[in-house]
Amino acid sequence: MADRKTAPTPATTGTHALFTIWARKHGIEFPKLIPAYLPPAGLGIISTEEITGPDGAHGQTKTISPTGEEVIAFTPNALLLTRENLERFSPGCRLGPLLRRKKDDGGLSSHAVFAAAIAREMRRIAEGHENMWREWIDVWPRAKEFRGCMPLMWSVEESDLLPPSTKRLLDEQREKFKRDFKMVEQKGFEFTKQEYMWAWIIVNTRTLFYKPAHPTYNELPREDCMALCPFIDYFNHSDDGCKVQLTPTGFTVTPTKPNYPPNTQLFVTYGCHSNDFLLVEYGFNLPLEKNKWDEVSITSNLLPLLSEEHKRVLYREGFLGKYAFDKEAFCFRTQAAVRLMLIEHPELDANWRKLEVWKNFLAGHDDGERERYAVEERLLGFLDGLEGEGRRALFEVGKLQRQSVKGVIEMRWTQILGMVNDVRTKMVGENGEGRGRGYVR
Ligand SMILES: C[S@@+](CC[C@H](N)C(=O)[O-])C[C@H]1O[C@@H](n2cnc3c(N)ncnc32)[C@H](O)[C@@H]1O
Repeated sequence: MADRKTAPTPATTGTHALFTIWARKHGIEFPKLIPAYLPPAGLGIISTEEITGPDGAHGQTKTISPTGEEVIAFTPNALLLTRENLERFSPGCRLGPLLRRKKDDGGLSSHAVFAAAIAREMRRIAEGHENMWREWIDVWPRAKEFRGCMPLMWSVEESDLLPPSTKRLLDEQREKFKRDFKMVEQKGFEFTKQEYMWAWIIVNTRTLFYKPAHPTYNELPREDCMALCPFIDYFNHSDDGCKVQLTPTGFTVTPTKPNYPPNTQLFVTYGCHSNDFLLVEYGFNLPLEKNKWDEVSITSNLLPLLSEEHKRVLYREGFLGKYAFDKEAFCFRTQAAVRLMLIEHPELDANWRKLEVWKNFLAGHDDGERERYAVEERLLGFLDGLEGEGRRALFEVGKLQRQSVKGVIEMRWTQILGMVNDVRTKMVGENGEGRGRGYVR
């Protein structure tokens, strides 16, 4: 789902109208907001009247947080889907004990269990059972809405055309899904892969980080601290969206900027995410100028080029892994790794002086100018390789059947090729003049 500018249409009928009535009845507060259709993002949140935000004068109707900020949305704890509320959400599911067991003792991740509870409730609802959260479940996207945009649902032929930085994240996600599905099957749940994948994507795209001041959360790994949150899960993402906070009574949303006129979409920030991450985890990416965190990871390209000796030295100095570039430059960690690669055996006594120079560069005592040309040579070679791969992928994408998938792959490759071009121009100049000689590709 790309972020095109589209006029919002208030979602005030059908399931969304029923949901907003249900939400207010159960204590969810959103005095100046309504859900709206915002294609291609699906649903989102718009203002119905002016929101003055952090710097404005506080009007009569505002809920004010203890820190004096305007709270524009509030969802109480009792309505969250959390580890604590699991058995209420899916009565008789017996999933709670699986959560309480350690993972190496047959326990499951929060993600796996929430997805199982949701898949189970979908079946029970279809069989005629009631569910306290039914109105909320009814406004979630259905599987067909995920098929075009969530790479997890794509064929291998389609996903193989994604850029390597996107593909690496997708491969990790596929492994995680496979593991969770297998575990849930082993526990005796008989969901089809499609049923479970839909529920798993619902959890993936709609959870908030949730770590209440409760002893059971102290020892939980970060990735297990999660909650699904009615109403606040309607908000779409931007890199400068409103702030979501967990208070002792529930989640709140407060604007970070002043003055939103009526009929304006309000966003929250899901995290400092690159477009590769947004694409794999949430099924959309932002235009480059709207994502200040976009970058292209090259870790999987660079690691295989490092010898064990290089890796040991980089590890000792805290520079092993997390290599990337953005439209401005390669990150400093990449510089550190590529500079070290110029020393074939950095641990040899005979190379101690070269290693000192490298360490001085890391510490900022040496400008690294002597090695600049050799380093750029490698980085430019790397950019050329990625560019070639991108051109081949864009040619192959033309042969795919599904327009939605084509559009997503083309958009990400075009962004990456644009960044390759920008960073190369910054290094060598428009015509290679920055290198003292023409840079010929
Ligand atoms: C928490 S939900 C937000 C509500 C969702 N749009 C809906 O229709 O229910 C997250 C999903 O919204 C969509 N989304 C969020 N932010 C977006 C954005 N800036 N542009 C396009 N789609 C976005 C993605 O599909 C993402 O997986």
